[in-house]
Amino acid sequence: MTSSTGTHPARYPGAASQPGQDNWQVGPHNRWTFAHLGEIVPTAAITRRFPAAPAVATERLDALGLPGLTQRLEETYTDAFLVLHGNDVIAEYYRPGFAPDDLHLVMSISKSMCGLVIGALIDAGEIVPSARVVDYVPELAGSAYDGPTIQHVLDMAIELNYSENYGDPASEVQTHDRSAGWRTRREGDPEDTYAFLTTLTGDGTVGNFQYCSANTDVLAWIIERVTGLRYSEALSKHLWSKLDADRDATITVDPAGFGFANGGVSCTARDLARVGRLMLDDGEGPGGRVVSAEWVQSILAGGDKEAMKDASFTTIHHEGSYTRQWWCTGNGRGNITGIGIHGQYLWIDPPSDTVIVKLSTWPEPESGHLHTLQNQLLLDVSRTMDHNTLSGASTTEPESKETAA
Ligand SMILES: NCCCCCC(=O)NCCCCCC(=O)O
Repeated sequence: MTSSTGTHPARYPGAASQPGQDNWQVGPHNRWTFAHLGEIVPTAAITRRFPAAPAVATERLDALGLPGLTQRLEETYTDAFLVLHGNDVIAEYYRPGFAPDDLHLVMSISKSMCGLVIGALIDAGEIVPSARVVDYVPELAGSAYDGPTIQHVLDMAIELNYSENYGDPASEVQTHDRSAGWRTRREGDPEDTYAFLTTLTGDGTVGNFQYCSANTDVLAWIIERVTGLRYSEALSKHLWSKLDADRDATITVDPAGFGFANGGVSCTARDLARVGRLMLDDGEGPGGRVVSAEWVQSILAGGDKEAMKDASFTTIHHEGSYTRQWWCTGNGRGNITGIGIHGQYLWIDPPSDTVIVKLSTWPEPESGHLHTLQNQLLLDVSRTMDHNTLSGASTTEPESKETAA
């Protein structure tokens, strides 16, 4: 798909060139930029309430009957916590200064959303999982993506020269961030995410799990190529518009306007829970089907455990795996989850028909201690839901061989 602005979708229909910092104020760009200014100049909200959020916590946790829960939420830096049982929100917590309708960055839970859009396009026959990445994006010829298939990318089963060390300025994940506008650019950095992705190298090995944020942006590039839409628009068309969401979500964009698919989505806790609900409803949202039941079932069934033997996830979930941009615990409850650094979780508990959202601001991106506490909390809440009759849903007694430590 090409447009008059080159090989990438234009920011608005009919654009002869992309609006940028030096031409956004004049026509014809201003027809679009004056209504999308946040994509060009950082904007701040002028909130309709003042103060914008309550100075005390918004807390409704009694239904869970878990002693010490508030303290456990506080010690794991929780901003928002929500339990959706069936279609009923039966418990919620928002820290002081964070309102229930505030958007929160979900980091790599964004990846699980991208996986659903790919699933929708595979179901529609527009993407073939066994096809090669370069069949869709020839610009990636000669890179680490020259050879692997869509399924390899979905399952993070490609060995790449990409360090996901968030704290290392020399790591590829930081160069990736700089190319995407998340950090100050350095001389020689690729001009945008597309250009960055073409620089990645590997030795051609596929089959072993390597967590790599770049994979998701490659998927988003494929989505753009197949749909002709910007990634933000495709995410709206194939997912967000079908959730009956309370609020629009946002996604950060790079200088080319490309949405940061691997980590850039912000949304409310309640709307994130709607993504989880969709998974428990076999891919059907209130506004229409997103993915087939088979797509959801293949995630619930888990991925290749052998492929991720040495990952940090398996220190907590010994039978863990990763497939289609979701983490699969392999535990007795069949929990699957989206995970974002700094403590974001979208946790699905099929036995009790429950979704648990936890949005946090851990001081550091990763913490073995906080991951352990948080997974234990999610499991404890899940088990509590086996006996919860508040929303009238009946639950089954699962095997209880799951462990969080
Ligand atoms: N640099 C842009 C955003 C990158 C977001 C990365 C992220 O959220 N990663 C999640 C890693 C989860 C690891 C879980 C585990 O090992 O147990």
